[in-house]
Amino acid sequence: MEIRPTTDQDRDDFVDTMHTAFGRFPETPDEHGGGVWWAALEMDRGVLAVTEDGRPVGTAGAYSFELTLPGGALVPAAGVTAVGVVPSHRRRGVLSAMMRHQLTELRARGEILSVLLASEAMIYRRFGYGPATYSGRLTVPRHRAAFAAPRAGGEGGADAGSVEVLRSDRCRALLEEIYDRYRRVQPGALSRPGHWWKAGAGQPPIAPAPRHIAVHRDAHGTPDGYVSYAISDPDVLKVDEIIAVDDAAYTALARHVLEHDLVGEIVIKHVPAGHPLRWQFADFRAAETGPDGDWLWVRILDVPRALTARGWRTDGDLVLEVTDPFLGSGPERHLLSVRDGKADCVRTDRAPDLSLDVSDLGSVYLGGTTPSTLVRAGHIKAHHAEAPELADTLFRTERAPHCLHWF
Ligand SMILES: CC(=O)SCCNC(=O)CCNC(=O)[C@H](O)C(C)(C)COP(=O)(O)OP(=O)(O)OC[C@H]1O[C@@H](n2cnc3c(N)ncnc32)[C@H](O)[C@@H]1OP(=O)(O)O
Repeated sequence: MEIRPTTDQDRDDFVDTMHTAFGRFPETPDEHGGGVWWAALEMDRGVLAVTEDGRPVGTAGAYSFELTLPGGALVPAAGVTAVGVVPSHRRRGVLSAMMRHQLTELRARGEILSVLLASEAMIYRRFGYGPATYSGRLTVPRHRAAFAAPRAGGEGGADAGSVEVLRSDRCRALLEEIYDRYRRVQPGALSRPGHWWKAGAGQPPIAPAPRHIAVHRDAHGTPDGYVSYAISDPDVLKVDEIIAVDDAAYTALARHVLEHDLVGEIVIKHVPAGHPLRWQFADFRAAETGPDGDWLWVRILDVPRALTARGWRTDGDLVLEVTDPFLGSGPERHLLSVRDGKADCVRTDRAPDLSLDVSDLGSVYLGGTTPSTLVRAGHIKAHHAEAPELADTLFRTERAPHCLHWF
C-alpha cells in the first residue's frame, strides 16, 4: 500500500474512490444547477492510498481555511475532508496510514492545527482530534414564537436597522462579504474562500439551490447579517444559517423567520451553545431543542504556537503536560504565562498543574469545553486541587466558540 499526494490529474479517481467509501454515486453538476460540494477540493493537498496493483482505495483531502481564535487572531487551519476507505479494504490500517502521512505533512508545512467535521465520533480521537465547538437546533411552532419585550428596556426591542428579502442567486457577492465580516469576529468560525462561492461548493446558500435571503442592515444602512431559508411542504420554514455580526442583527433576522406568515413551524439549525435566543421568547418552552452536537474537531500540531496565537483574558501561569501518542511525542511540559492578554509558552521542568492528551487540549483550546469538565470526566489529570479552576479561568472566553461552515 502506498500513500501518495494527489495532483489535478487524480481528481476523477479521488472523487470516485471517496464516493465508493461513502456508499454513494457522484452527482453530476447539472443535477444541482451548477455546483457540487467537491468542486472546492484542493487537489494539491489530497492524498490517495493506492494498492500494489495501482488501485486507489483511500482518500483524504485538506482545504486551506483561516480559523478565528479567541481574541480575534486568524490562523491558517487545514480543514480535513473527504476521508474514506473503500469497504473492501477497511480495518487494515489504511486510514491510520493516511492520517499519519497527512499530519506529518501538515506539521512540516508549519501549520499549528487542523480541523475536521467527524462523520462518526469514534474515529478521530486516536489521531489527536477533540470536539471543540457545539451547535444545536431549535424547532419552534409559529404560534408560540412571540418574542418577550426586553425587560432591560432598550426601546422595547425595536430594531434600528432594516431587513430586505432577496433571492440567493442575486446577492452572492453580498453574502460573501457579510460572511467574511462575521467570521472575523466569531471565535471558532472558518473562512469561506472565494472559490467556494464562485463554484457553488458546499451547502446552501453557497450551493446554487434556490433560497430566500433576508439581509439585515444596521441603522446606517451597512449590511451586517443575513438569514438563508426555504419553506418546504407542508409549511415548515427551514433555516440554513443565520450569519450576524452582532446580537442586534441576529435578533432581527431570527424575528424575521419566526414571525413569517403561512408557516406552521420554524427549524433553526446551527444555534450556538448558550445562545440567548431561547431567552427572547415570551414562552420559555416555545422551542424544542436538539439534537445538540459537536461540530468542529480541533487537532493541535504545535502546542506552544497554538497557545501563544490565541488571546487570553486573565493573567496567570499554568504548566500543561501534553501527550501526543499518535505522533509519538510527549509527555512534554509547557509553561503557559499570560500577561495583559498575551501568552508566552516555553518548555519547562516545573511540576505540572494538569496532564492531558493532545485531543483534550484541542477540546479546551477554543474555550468551548472547560478543562474542569474533562477533569471531572476523568480525562485530564489535575495534580492539585486548585488546578481545574485555575485552568478554567485562563481558558475562559468572552463568548462560546461556534462554527457552522460545512466541509
Ligand atoms: C473528515 C471526514 O471526512 S469524516 C468521514 C469519515 N469517512 C467515513 O465515515 C466513510 C465511511 N468509513 C470509512 O471510509 C472507513 O471506515 C474509515 C475511513 C472511517 C476507517 O478506515 P479504516 O482504513 O478502516 O481505518 P483503520 O483500519 O486505519 O482503523 C484505525 C483504527 O480506528 C478504528 N476505527 C476505524 N473506523 C472506525 C469507526 N467508524 N468506528 C470505530 N472505530 C473505527 C479501527 O478499528 C482501528 O482501531 P485499532 O487501531 O484499535 O485497531
